[in-house]
Amino acid sequence: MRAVYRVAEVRSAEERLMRELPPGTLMQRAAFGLARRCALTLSPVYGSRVLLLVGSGNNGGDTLYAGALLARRGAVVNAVLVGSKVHLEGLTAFRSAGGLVVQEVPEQADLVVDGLVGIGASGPLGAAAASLIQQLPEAPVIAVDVPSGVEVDTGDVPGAALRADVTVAFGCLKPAHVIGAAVPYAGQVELVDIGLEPYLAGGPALMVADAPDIAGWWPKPGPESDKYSRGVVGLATGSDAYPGAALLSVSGAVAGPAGLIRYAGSAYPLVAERFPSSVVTLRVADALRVQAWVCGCGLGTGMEAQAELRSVLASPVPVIIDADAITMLVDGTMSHALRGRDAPTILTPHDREYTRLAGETPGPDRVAAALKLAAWTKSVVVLKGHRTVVAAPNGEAWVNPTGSPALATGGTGDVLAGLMGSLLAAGVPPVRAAVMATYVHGQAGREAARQGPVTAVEVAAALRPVIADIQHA
Ligand SMILES: NC(=O)C1=CN([C@@H]2O[C@H](COP(=O)(O)OP(=O)(O)OC[C@H]3O[C@@H](n4cnc5c(N)ncnc54)[C@H](O)[C@@H]3O)[C@@H](O)[C@H]2O)[C@@H](O)CC1
Repeated sequence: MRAVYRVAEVRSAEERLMRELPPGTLMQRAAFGLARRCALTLSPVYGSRVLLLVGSGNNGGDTLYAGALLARRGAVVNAVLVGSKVHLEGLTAFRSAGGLVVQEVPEQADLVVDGLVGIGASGPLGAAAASLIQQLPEAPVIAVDVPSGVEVDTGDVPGAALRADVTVAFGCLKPAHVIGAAVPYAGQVELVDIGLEPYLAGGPALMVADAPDIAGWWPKPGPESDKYSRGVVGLATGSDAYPGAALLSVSGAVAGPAGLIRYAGSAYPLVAERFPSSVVTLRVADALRVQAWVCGCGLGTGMEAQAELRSVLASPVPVIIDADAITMLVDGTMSHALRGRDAPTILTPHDREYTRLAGETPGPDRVAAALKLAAWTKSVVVLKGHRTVVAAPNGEAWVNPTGSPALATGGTGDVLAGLMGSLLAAGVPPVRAAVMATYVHGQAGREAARQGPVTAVEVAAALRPVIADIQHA
């Protein structure tokens, strides 16, 4: 897993570290890592043409020192300086290595290095920088620390920004590398160790899970396991109007680790036919014991649906509130029932559902938005999107790295809710269940998209091979 830190934390860690090092050491480490990555793209360095975009701060300084290293290895390195000042020592080193400062953007380059702004950026890119990035030659772009033009702490892109193929991140990941509209601007993010990690004392803003985490956390049945000890998941989903939602949620649940599925709802004949291993009833009240409930996918919002949601909220087990059940929570009595629960609850809103529930849009800071709703509802919030955020009332937040635009299609959320419910029923703690389900679901979306256009049925079908791949990697 990877930890992601906000600018304030990075800055104070850098200050602490710099106090223990000779002046300039940290920038030299950063520049060396950057130059090495540039060399990899250029290979060979000798005779290649490199264009540096140099802003007025330390980000520009890193870039000039890296340019000097490349120039010493025989690259033709030109620098365009933007802003009222420049990192003077960096510029001296660059010039004495044979680097050239140019006024006009060259027509050709083998590599563009974006050192306009790093973590010191504030607001949208200034006019000179914004105009410069429109004039660049066709070439791979390596961004220094963060792509220029993004809000580092939120991943928002408030104006013009430069799209990088690779971002060389110094010391640690920052939110713009993993969340928001900034993610495609960052391209492939590669970390350069500058010795910062032991000094990051204030705790991460976010965590990102990886495949070995998911494999390690996945519940595995042992010789003593039986269907009940593996967990029983209940699904109160689907309706006469949306029977497909019942099938999709159950198809997500059957890919998970639970030992038994109980379905409660009007689609029960269909579910029994398609999933003969499930146990079906018409109502939540008639279902026997479960270890977790999934409620809401295609459930509707009428009187019957409300009664089912009330039954689920009253149960003493972990609950996932999805889709129509989120809409029903807007009713004050329901949200009261939610806040009165002792057992864990997971809410899975997309942006419109978030807005209905919170009374405001998530806005550009999706992590802050998810954390706010989590604190207010005392629930784990899964704020769905291109990079889904999982946030807990205690301030813990995760971002899912496997999202795919392929998942932006009807019914994929039902599959996700079913899988998450199965993990919860198997005893996985709520935040982890949400992180695991979104990771696997995102990967399944990507796999399904390899075969062409994707529906939720293909995503559900891809879950099992994806889980097997992760476990056996
Ligand atoms: N602090 C440290 O110890 C280290 C910092 N490093 C580098 O330093 C960077 C941070 O440096 P700085 O704090 O000097 O800040 P930056 O270089 O990121 O940006 C600050 C400069 O950019 C200008 N600027 C701010 N917002 C702008 C906008 N929207 N459009 C155009 N120009 C804008 C400001 O006038 C200022 O001169 C990091 O991202 C990293 O690249 C690395 O050298 C590693 C060590």
